[in-house]
Amino acid sequence: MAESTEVRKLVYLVTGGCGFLGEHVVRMLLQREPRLSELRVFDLHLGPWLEELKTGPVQVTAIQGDVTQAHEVAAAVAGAHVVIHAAGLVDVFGRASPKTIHEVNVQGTKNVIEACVQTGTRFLVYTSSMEVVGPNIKGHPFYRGNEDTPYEAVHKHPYPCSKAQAERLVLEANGREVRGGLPLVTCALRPTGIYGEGHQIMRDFYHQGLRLGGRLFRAIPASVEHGRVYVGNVAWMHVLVARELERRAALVGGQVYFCYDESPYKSYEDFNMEFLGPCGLRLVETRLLAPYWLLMLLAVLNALLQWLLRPLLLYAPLLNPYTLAVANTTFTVSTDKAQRHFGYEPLFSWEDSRTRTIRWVRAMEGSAQ
Ligand SMILES: NC(=O)c1ccc[n+]([C@@H]2O[C@H](COP(=O)([O-])OP(=O)(O)OC[C@H]3O[C@@H](n4cnc5c(N)ncnc54)[C@H](O)[C@@H]3O)[C@@H](O)[C@H]2O)c1
Ligand SMILES: C[C@@H](CO)CCC[C@@H](C)[C@H]1CC[C@H]2[C@@H]3[C@H](O)C=C4C[C@@H](O)CC[C@]4(C)[C@H]3CC[C@]12C
Repeated sequence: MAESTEVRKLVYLVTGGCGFLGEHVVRMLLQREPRLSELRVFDLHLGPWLEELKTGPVQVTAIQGDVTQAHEVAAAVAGAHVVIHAAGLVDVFGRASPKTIHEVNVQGTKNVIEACVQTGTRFLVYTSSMEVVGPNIKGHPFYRGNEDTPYEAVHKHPYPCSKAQAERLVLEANGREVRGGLPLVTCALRPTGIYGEGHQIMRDFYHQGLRLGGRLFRAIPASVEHGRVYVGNVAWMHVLVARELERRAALVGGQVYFCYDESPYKSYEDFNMEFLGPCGLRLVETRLLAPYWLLMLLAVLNALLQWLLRPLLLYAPLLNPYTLAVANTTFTVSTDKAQRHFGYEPLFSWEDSRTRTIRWVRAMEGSAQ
């Protein structure tokens, strides 16, 4: 909890502050950053929940803006001490065009960096993604790897391409002179698949399960491990590293950190069942009914349909060749780099994370419980 004895003098800006992760970062900052005086929340779409935050000791400033517009970003950054850049277009389903993904994720990040340089903001945390590393298109497993594990990162899909480019820009900007003559200090956090309260894909799977009479069908072998991390712990890592960027600039500046916690290593579907199971869904084993070639055929068919229907409507199902490849390739991390560099320990145990997520699923409209 914030200690009232600390002097409140810092201004933070969170881009994408109304998204799934962004909202958790905003709430975590208000709870756990006692030096905060003003919190600017910048997003294309502002959430109504921001209003309830405006009554506390910290000034919460909601800024409706677009990261692709350099002047809007510069105006929001001016006077901020720290920027947490979490805004991004998260799309692996073909909803947005590759050009739009590039504009938001790459040009938007360039705009944030330039705004820091021009206005004299020294500390920048970038929300990157495990996808800048993999899984690669060759399906190579990344089994409990860390930030130094060699891996052939090959990107073709617009989303991982854009995140990799943006991350590189952020890391290259470390040490650049900002207005006033001091160096910019940057770092990038790479969450694996985030879960927790507000996770849209979990919501989609839950509703799909309800529509299918309380069942989901296993499509991915249980032996394929997929890295997951609780949103509260990802938010906590952002808050901690932002705080330590100043104190440990030489160590943390220019570094990348995977986001990790005590969440167990499981397949994507088995992991989801940790929450959906207690909410009344069951996972039906279908390995004999749905072999991999059939899933791939369905995924390719979905991609074809998306392309054919594009002039008429947006058809963007969860299953496509890319999502199937990601879900079907082991990618898990095992590291303590964040603990060694800036003292990170997960704030939420696995039990807490699980309980909170289950409570959120249960509270959803149309719950099976
Ligand atoms: N969800 C995951 O599993 C995951 C994993 C790793 C990394 N990430 C990264 O975390 C960040 C947040 O992801 P999320 O899951 O919360 O997604 P999200 O879509 O819920 O949040 C992104 C936010 O960015 C905002 N935004 C999008 N375009 C914008 C623009 N042009 N200008 C200003 N704001 C804009 C959106 O309105 C949204 O509120 C992203 O950078 C994403 O790449 C997410
Ligand atoms: C084959 C389906 C049958 O049940 C399952 C499809 C699941 C996919 C929709 C998801 C499997 C892995 C997810 C991705 C992963 O968790 C990491 C990500 C990184 C992040 O930066 C953005 C989101 C995502 C790409 C995430 C998207 C959904 C999956 C592909």
